[in-house]
Amino acid sequence: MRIALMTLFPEMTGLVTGFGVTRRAIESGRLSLEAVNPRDFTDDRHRTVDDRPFGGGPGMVMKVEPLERALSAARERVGPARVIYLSPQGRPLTQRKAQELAAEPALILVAGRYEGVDERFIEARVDEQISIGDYVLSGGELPALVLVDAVARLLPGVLGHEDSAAQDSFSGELENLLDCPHYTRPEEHQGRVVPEVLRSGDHERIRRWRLKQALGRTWRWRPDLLEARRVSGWTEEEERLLNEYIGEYEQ
Ligand SMILES: CN(C)c1ccccc1CNc1ccc(C(N)=O)cn1
Repeated sequence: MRIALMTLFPEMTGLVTGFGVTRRAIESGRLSLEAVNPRDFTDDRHRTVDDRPFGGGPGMVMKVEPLERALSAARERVGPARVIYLSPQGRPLTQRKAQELAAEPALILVAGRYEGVDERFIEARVDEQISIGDYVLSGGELPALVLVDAVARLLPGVLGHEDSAAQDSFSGELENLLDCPHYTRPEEHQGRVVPEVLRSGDHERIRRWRLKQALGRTWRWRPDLLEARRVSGWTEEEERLLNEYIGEYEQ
């Protein structure tokens, strides 16, 4: 997948290109991420990208012309692509949306600064607005990098555990369940031991235990997700395991 990030702070892409899974996705060629800076597409001596808002009010607005030229350059780099504006007015980023975006050949992400961008750029060029949560940040770059991370790890071959059971885990990819607990060595730490079931080698028993834990934790912390799960497809086994969990929890 090819991603272009339109940003006044191109160095911020280093947070993704420089570390971990996203760095490996780029080095393996599964992902490319390049910054396009609207300031490089200004035509005045001061390289002006913002101006005062019509109608008055505090702050500045990003000018439409540099954005249009930067978008053309971005399209030259990544080809035809969905244009996504990261903004508090956007639809929430969810795992399902990340899955949908991971199927795209290319994305162009627009990171706003100041009070945002001239509305005419949004009307004419933005395909969809996405928000990473109901809070206001000083720029759209961190939301854009969050989206890149969420999408990158879904690209084929990026996460090395294709073959392992972990891949078909119901909750690992938050198929509307929270994750189960995870443990590794040592078996005992300050008097706390790893649940015996996980050391039993009985994979069917382990699968059931992990599903029960995911259901129970979702019931406790995110009952709203549980409703979504019930609507989208709930097995008799899940019903039974959750009731078991609740029974033990309320003792
Ligand atoms: C400067 N602001 C307020 C602004 C205004 C309009 C668009 C973009 C920005 C950039 N800031 C953002 C961007 C996204 C999110 C989010 N929740 O995804 C939060 N803040």
